[in-house]
Amino acid sequence: MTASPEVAVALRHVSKSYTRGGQAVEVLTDIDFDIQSGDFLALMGPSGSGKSTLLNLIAGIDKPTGGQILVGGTDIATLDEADLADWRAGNVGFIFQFYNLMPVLTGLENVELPLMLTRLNRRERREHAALALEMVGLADRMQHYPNELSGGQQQRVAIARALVTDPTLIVADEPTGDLDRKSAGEILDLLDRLNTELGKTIIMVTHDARAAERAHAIRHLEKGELSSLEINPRATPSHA
Ligand SMILES: Nc1ncnc2c1ncn2[C@@H]1O[C@H](COP(=O)(O)OP(=O)(O)OP(=O)(O)O)[C@@H](O)[C@H]1O
Repeated sequence: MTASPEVAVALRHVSKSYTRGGQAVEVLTDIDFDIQSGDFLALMGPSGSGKSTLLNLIAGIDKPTGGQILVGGTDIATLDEADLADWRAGNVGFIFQFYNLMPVLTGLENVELPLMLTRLNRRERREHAALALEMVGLADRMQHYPNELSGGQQQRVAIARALVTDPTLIVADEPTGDLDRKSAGEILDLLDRLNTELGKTIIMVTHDARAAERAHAIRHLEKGELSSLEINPRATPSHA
C-alpha cells in the first residue's frame, strides 16, 4: 500500500439527464470527485436523489450526459458499448439488493457465469468459482439452487460472483436492503474483508446508517448534488 493512494475513479463535471414526457430532467448536476484506490465509500441520500444513477455511471452500466469518468486513465464515457462491456467484465464486480442470481443455475454455476467471457477452460472456471465460494463461506452449498438458500446465503453467492473475475472495483447497490440485521452484518463483514484483505475498492449505495458506518467515508447526494466527504473515524482505510 502506498502513502499517497492512487485515484481509482475520477468524475469530472459529470451530469446525467433523462427525457421524460419530451422534457430533459437533470438527475445529476456537475458531480466532481475522486475515489481513491482501496477506498470503501458509502453513497447515501433520499429516494430519487440519483444514487443508483451515479453508481451505474461509475460501473459503466450507463453513460453520462456530460463530463468525464476516468478510470485508470480511460474516459469510460467515450467507450462504445462493446468496449464498455469488455471494460466492465474485467474491472467491475456487481452486488445488487435482490442478488440477481439465475434461478435455474446452482450456486457454483452462477459464480462461474462471469468467467464465460474469459479464456479459462471449464475446469479452471470451476476451480475459480469454487475458490470464490469458499472465500464467502459457502463451500458446502455450491450445488444448491438459489431457492434452496437463505437471503444472506444468496447474497454471499452474489459476492462470490462479483469477486471471481478479480475486479479492482466492487459496486454494491443496497447490498443489505433485503436482509435481516444478522445477515446484513455478515454481508458487511464480508465486504470489509474484500476491502482490507483483498484491497478491493468498494462503492456502496445504502439507506442504512449501520451499513454506511462500515465504510471509510460517506457522501450524501441531495437533489443531484454531492456533499463533501465525511470521513468515518471508526473505520480504517486499507491504504492508510
Ligand atoms: N431510465 C430512467 N428514465 C427516466 N428517469 C429515470 C431513469 N432512471 C432513473 N430515473 C429517475 O432519476 C431519478 C434518480 O433515480 P435513482 O434510481 O438514481 O435514485 P436513487 O437515489 O437511487 O433512489 P432509491 O433510493 O429510491 O433507489 C429518479 O427521479 C428516477 O425516477
